[in-house]
Amino acid sequence: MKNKPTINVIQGDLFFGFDSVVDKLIESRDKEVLSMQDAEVTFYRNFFNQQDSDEIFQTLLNQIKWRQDKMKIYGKDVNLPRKTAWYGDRNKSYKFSGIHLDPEPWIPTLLQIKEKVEEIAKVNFNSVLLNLYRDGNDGISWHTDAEPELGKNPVIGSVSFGGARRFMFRHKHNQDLKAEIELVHGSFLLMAGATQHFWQHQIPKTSKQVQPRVNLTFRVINS
Ligand SMILES: O=C(O)CCC(=O)C(=O)O
Ligand SMILES: [Fe+2]
Repeated sequence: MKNKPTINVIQGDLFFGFDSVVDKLIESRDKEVLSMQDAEVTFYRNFFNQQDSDEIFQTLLNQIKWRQDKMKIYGKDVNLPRKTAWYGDRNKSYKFSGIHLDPEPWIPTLLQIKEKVEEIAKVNFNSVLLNLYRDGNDGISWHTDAEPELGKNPVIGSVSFGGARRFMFRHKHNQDLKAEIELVHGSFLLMAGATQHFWQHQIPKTSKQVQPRVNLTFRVINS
């Protein structure tokens, strides 16, 4: 199932509306740099091999303490369209979409992923936010990972297992700038530099049949 999905860096055309342009990517054997201005985004498609990815995916589904969190919309409590979990070093608590989370202690599988991600990111992460998208009705809407606890130019290491989903970017100040990538089983997306200042991202809901997916975003929380 490791066929090559596309990376489209889509740039809107001023006169003809959105015109999909597959931009030139700087591509080496396992590293792809997305050509996005005001951002540093790199993608490692086969970061984990098939067998490791399958094993890790099952372990995460079974061992993570998945919770159903709620958020307030116009004063009403509404379920988030995904399950979440928060693991990390002790004393690193975090507010996300108005939800206060205390981290669960690391488990071996998470530490194994963290170590591999840190080698590339050159950052020591102290926490990870996990999302479980059960099907196409689950998603995450436009946002930046720019909570104050994450500091000025946060490095976010995002690892995905399970069904592939579209990951979309849009520039905050120029609506013609968009980018999109398919986050496949076993892949790693690294966001750094000013990315969170200038770009929002989302996983849109979809009416297509999609398999369950787990995403992990490793983060450095300063508290
Ligand atoms: O599921 C993903 O790939 C993205 C998750 C995300 O953006 C987040 O948790 O902040
Ligand atoms: Fe995010």
